[in-house]
This record gives sequence, C-alpha cells and structure tokens, in this order.
Amino acid sequence: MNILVTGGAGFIGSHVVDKLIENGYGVIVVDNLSSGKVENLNRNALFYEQSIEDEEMMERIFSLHRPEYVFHLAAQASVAISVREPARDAKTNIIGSLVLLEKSIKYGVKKFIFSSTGGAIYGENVKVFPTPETEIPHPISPYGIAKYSTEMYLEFFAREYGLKYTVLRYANVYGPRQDPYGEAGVVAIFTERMLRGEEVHIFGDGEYVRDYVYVDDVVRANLLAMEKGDNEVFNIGTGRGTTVNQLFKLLKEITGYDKEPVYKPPRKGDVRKSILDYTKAKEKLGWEPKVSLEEGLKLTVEYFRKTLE
Ligand SMILES: NC(=O)c1ccc[n+]([C@@H]2O[C@H](COP(=O)([O-])OP(=O)(O)OC[C@H]3O[C@@H](n4cnc5c(N)ncnc54)[C@H](O)[C@@H]3O)[C@@H](O)[C@H]2O)c1
Ligand SMILES: O=c1ccn([C@@H]2O[C@H](COP(=O)(O)OP(=O)(O)O[C@H]3O[C@H](CO)[C@@H](O)[C@H](O)[C@H]3O)[C@@H](O)[C@H]2O)c(=O)[nH]1
Repeated sequence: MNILVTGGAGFIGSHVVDKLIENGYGVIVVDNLSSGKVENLNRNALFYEQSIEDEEMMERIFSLHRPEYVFHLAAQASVAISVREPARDAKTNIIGSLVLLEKSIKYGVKKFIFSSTGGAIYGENVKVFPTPETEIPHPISPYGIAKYSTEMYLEFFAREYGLKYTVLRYANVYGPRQDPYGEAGVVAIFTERMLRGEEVHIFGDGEYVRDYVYVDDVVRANLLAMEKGDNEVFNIGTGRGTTVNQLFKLLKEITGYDKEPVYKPPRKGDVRKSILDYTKAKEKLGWEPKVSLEEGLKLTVEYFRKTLE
C-alpha cells in the first residue's frame, strides 16, 4: 500500500516516514527542502523534491502512485515568518493544502491526516488549562489562521465529497532532528547552544508556558489516526506546562552547561501560555504521551551530542 507523506524530509515528517517504512508501507515523500534536509530522508522512501503548491506535479504524483493515505506535514512552520510574510505562508499552508485535498478526492484517498497546531490555534484569551478541543479557535498569527482554515476546508471536503480525515493539533514538539538554527524550536536551540558553550537567550521574563511533547509520541498519534478518529480533531500534548526558565534549568543540568541565560526583549506575537488537554485523544484514539519531559530531553541531548562529535 502506498502512503504519501508531505514534509517527509522535515523534523516530524521524517520520523513519521521511518515508522511507516518500519511497518512495511510503501512511502512517497514530497518535500521542497525549504526547511527539510536530505539527511533526514529514509533511504527506502521514494522522494520527490517538489512543492505541494505545484498542481501539475501533484497531479502526476497522485496519478502515478495512487496513495491510499496522505499524511500532510509540509508547511511553512514558523509563526514568526508567517507574521512577516502572510502571503508566502498562505501559499504553502492554505493553497498547498487545497491542491492536496483536490487530488485526494480525485484519486480516492482513504484518509487524510493533517498536522495542525494546538499552540497557535486557540489564541490569547483562553481561560481553561489544559485546553480542550471544545475551546473555540482564535488564532492570532497568519500561521494559526492558515492551519485553522485548512481544518475548515477539511470539514467542507468531508461534507461535500465524503473525504475521511483526522486533524492532529500538536503542542510544542521536540526531539532528534529538530532544526536548532531556525527561529522556533526552543529545545533544539537551547540544546545546541549549551553543548557548544554559547550564550542562551530567553525572550521576555522566561515565564512563558508551553506543553512540550516528544516526537515519538506524535508519530504514534499519526499512525493511530489511520484506523481511528475519523473526521475528528485531537489535541496532541501532555497536559503539563513548563516555563522557559524551567526548561533552561532542566537542559542546563543534562548538558552540564555552566552559564546563566541572557534575557532579551519579549518576542512579538508569543502566546503567554499554552497547555493542551489530551483526554479526547485518549478516549477515541487510545493515545497518551509515554515519554516524560525529563526522559525526552535526555534523548534529545544525546542525539545532538552525537551530531556535534
Ligand atoms: N514542531 C512543532 O512544534 C509543531 C507544532 C504544531 C504543528 N506542527 C506542524 O507539524 C508539521 C511538521 O513540522 P516540523 O516541526 O517537522 O517542521 P519542518 O519545517 O521540519 O517540516 C516541514 C517540512 O515541510 C517542507 N515544506 C515546506 N514548504 C513546502 C512546500 N511548499 N512543498 C513541499 N514541502 C514543503 C519543508 O521543507 C520541511 O521538510 C508542520 O505542518 C507544522 O506546522 C509542528
Ligand atoms: O532562543 C529562544 C527560542 C525560544 N524562546 C521561547 O521559547 C518559547 C517556545 O518557543 P518556540 O520553540 O519557538 O515555539 P512556539 O513559538 O511556541 O511555536 C512552536 O510551537 C507551536 C505549537 O505550540 C507550533 O505551532 C509552531 O509551529 C512551533 O514553532 C517561547 O516563549 C519563546 O519566546 C526563547 O526564550 N529563546
């Protein structure tokens, strides 16, 4: 059976590809390598260096391989870039998603599994923590707006054409292969800087709260969604909040870093607090996080240590 993974050279997508191949599926990866890396690619996957926005190419790929499942992870994944370049963000995150949805209908895809965001969709005025899916989304960044739009398009395609889908709204994902040189991904950034003995910057007062979920747990949610959770939206987080100051301390201990953090002005558009309630995923997907933050950070540091050797 063929499965299409968009963004399969990226951080989370490449781990999804590895697991699918381990389970014996034929995997086709479409990735334009805008943030993904060739080194992340599984050798047993068939790779197209193409943009999901290219309708003609997507037509060719779908008609040739007839994927039964689509895991859609390709995205302009930076909140900060989306704020600076909303049109560029929408081209990939809305138009690119629509191209895939049209082809999925045309070629009878069994199920479309979409990587959305729990961190950037609920907005600033949330009253309930951990936040459940019943909270009405109020995204405050173009990235969040695009993800929410795609969720609504999925609902439309399901109603109009009978498409089966699952939306996974991730909390802050961390783990091996996360890019430490981008603007996002605080765990990778801190780890790399600490291991190199460089300055670590904390934006604002460091009391910004996030829900950090390990990449292997996120991969498991994706695979469970193949069989369960049809036409539903799920938060994929841990229900536990950690401040940036706490994260700094934990990583400092694991890496043996000996400097204090350097505090910088707060980052524009940063949500103050985000923690996701995963009760629904537990009930309907049979999913819960298995890797604790302490354990996940150790695994991540180990990985970055090896890449620096
Ligand atoms: N990392 C997180 O904390 C997090 C949280 C919530 C949601 N997500 C979502 O999960 C997905 C994967 O994120 P990630 O952290 O692995 O980021 P990533 O940047 O490592 O992966 C995205 C991949 O998409 C590819 N891509 C970008 N534009 C493309 C295009 N037009 N055509 C084809 N490929 C394109 C990139 O090259 C990259 O390989 C994204 O959809 C992201 O929005 C991530
Ligand atoms: O060098 C750094 C980098 C980050 N931070 C802070 O760390 C926190 C987390 O930042 P980051 O890792 O960049 O994640 P978010 O901005 O929360 O966004 C991520 O998490 C969202 C889900 O919560 C996803 O939707 C996005 O794609 C993903 O980039 C924020 O308070 C940042 O200000 C620092 O203090 N110093």
